[in-house]
Amino acid sequence: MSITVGIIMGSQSDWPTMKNAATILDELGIAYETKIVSAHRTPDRLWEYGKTAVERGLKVIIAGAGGAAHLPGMMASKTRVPVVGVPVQTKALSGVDSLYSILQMPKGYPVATMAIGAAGAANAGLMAAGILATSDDALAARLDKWRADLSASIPQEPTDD
Ligand SMILES: Nc1c(C(=O)O)ncn1[C@@H]1O[C@H](COP(=O)(O)O)[C@@H](O)[C@H]1O
Repeated sequence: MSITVGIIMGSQSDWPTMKNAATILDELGIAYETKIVSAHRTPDRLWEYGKTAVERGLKVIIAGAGGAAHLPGMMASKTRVPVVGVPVQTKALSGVDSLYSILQMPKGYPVATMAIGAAGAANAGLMAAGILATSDDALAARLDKWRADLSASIPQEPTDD
């Protein structure tokens, strides 16, 4: 199974958040790679990753970062592979800094920006799956089942427990 999704993050400290994207991809049988790539700390690594993304067969890049979260936008500048951005929650500003840093891209270089934190990372995995499912019927069927299973797990009425 070829790797079609790259999960990249600015720091090892982002992994507890970003592994929520990986879990979704595991559940849906999508092959992915995980890398620490920082626009600030490892700019050459970012450049190389973006430059080779198309030729390596990546179809979606999920990029998570916190604070001055320039990684997703810089990756979107370097490759036409769609970038799904995950704002990692921060202590000082609760992740609003990350959100705004990722969201407000200039025209021409979009980043599909998710919600802050773990749910946003999980949704990034689902967004990647949805993109890939447009040209993969078997994955589309798995994604439909995943969504139906989630829907079925929601109780009709609240309980006190
Ligand atoms: N926002 C970025 C970038 C970047 O955007 O290139 N590189 C690292 N970081 C962020 O710095 C935070 C603190 O990192 P450390 O925990 O390593 O100090 C992380 O959330 C990371 O994503």
